Amino acid sequence: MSKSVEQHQAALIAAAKAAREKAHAPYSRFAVGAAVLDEQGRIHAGCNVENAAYPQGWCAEASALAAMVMAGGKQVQAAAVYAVAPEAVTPCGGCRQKLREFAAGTCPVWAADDSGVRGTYTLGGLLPHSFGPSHLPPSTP
Ligand SMILES: O=c1ccn([C@H]2C[C@H](O)[C@@H](CO)O2)c(=O)[nH]1
Ligand SMILES: [Zn+2]
Repeated sequence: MSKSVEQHQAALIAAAKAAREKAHAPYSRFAVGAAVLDEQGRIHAGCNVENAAYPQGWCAEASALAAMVMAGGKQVQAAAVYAVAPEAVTPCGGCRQKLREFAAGTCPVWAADDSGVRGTYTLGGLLPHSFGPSHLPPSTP
């Protein structure tokens, strides 16, 4: 029997927490770590990477997804975001869409901080009625 997705929660959050330590966030000083669980049960993590040209920075979730793609991961089974803020930090709108490329609407998204799990969501709850590949016309070879 393989582990249920929920059984990966602690490891996913630990990976997101460790990734947050790598954040390059000298402008906002808001360090974020993210981790995704792929279809093989592997965890890929990333941090936010800011830039002096502010709009060129990117989010922790984007880093984690890039790591997954580079490792050959195809599907996100669960995601975790780790940040320290007055309220639970969920992925920004752009990252919800980025996650949606690789995850089902039922995919759990956990927000965590130093006190533990602060929020449990699904991607479909965070991004309802989303745009996806099925909206595109069939591609011609
Ligand atoms: O879910 C989130 C929210 C924000 N950020 C980053 C973007 C920017 O570097 C900083 C402040 O918005 O936090 C993330 O990485 N993930
Ligand atoms: Zn984002």
